[in-house]
Amino acid sequence: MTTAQKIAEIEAEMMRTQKNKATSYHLGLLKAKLAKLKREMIDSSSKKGGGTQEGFEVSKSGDSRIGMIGFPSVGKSTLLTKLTGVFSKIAAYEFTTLTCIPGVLQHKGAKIQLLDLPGIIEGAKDGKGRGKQVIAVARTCNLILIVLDATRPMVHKKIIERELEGFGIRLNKQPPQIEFKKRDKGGITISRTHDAPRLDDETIKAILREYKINNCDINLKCDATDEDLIDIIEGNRKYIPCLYVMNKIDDITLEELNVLDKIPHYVPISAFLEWNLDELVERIWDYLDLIRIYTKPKGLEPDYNAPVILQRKFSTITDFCNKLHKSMIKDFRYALVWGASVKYNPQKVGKDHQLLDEDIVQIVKKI
Ligand SMILES: Nc1nc2c(ncn2[C@@H]2O[C@H](COP(=O)(O)OP(=O)(O)OP(=O)(O)O)[C@@H](O)[C@H]2O)c(=O)[nH]1
Ligand SMILES: [K+]
Ligand SMILES: [Mg+2]
Repeated sequence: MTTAQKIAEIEAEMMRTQKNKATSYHLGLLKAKLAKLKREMIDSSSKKGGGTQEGFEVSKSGDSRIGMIGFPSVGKSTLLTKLTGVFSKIAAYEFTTLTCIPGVLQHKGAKIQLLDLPGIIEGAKDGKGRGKQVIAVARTCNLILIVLDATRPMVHKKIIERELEGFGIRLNKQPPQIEFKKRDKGGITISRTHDAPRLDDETIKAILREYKINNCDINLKCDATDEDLIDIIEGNRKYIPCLYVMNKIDDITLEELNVLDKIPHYVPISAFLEWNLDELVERIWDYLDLIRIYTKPKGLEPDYNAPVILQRKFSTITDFCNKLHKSMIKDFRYALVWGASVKYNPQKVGKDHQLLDEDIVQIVKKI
């Protein structure tokens, strides 16, 4: 039996199994088996050179990277051209785009790499078409735009989500708060610092047995599920924010548009007629969670035209220095900061100081 067949068999068994207290153990076990098989599939595809086909090796550049994922002909290339000015072939037939085409979206002084990708269809994660490579690129992005065609079935959204999930991508989700430490001996210790009624000890032990883990400490710090635990054990999950871009709204009625409006993380647009693209760019900016830091050379005005762009999660003075130049932190003495992150303007701060959007920084070096 091939890995794909084994996966299909387990998925079928999961469909047959009713979800209740008595079967949660069995379902947890099936999910663990499934996760292992999917990992095998991903590993084998990357060994066979799955990610290295021509046109897919676009190197990272700029301050952040966005990937556009969607079915064929939903308007990804049209959107790339409108947002970045880069030409990517647009046509009414499916699979017009066959490689990865990068453009640069400039906003608030940031240079954001936007990737146009071939359309994916169902079964991508199982090796159909170029889907595997497309999703491998998606794993490297800071934001995913799932581009949908408002005139086509909304089940496409679910299908794409499932494809991405199968490749270890978790959309708009934080890593589950589960502490997991493997040990050499001592058996399995389970503690709970948060209620987690959906995941009982028996299921946890079954999953661990499936992974042949006999000694470890587990602490549940959130309302975890069996899938969360598997994600933590597998360890290679990518937690990526996602916007659902509903394109071609020029082709549907207002009533239809109102129904679509209920989808979370959603932006309606018409790429072709350039409707609502400003709103899309604003939402992209919010979801990327970037901040702008202005540099101030001694005795000069800050340079407001060329901010240093940092991810909000990584925005200490050290991060700022590293973004400017690798060796900068070696000569660092202290920094002067003006702006929202300090009480006095300017204030002398050290390497660990946390910066905020639109702060002004002057680095003072050792002499
Ligand atoms: N009505 C309407 N048509 C659009 C819109 N955006 C794109 N299209 C049309 O949709 C068709 C497909 O557009 P593409 O940009 O090639 O779509 P794609 O997603 O890149 O397609 P593939 O590369 O084949 O996956 C073209 O005929 C476009 O003119 C839109 O906002 N409204
Ligand atoms: K097309
Ligand atoms: Mg295209």
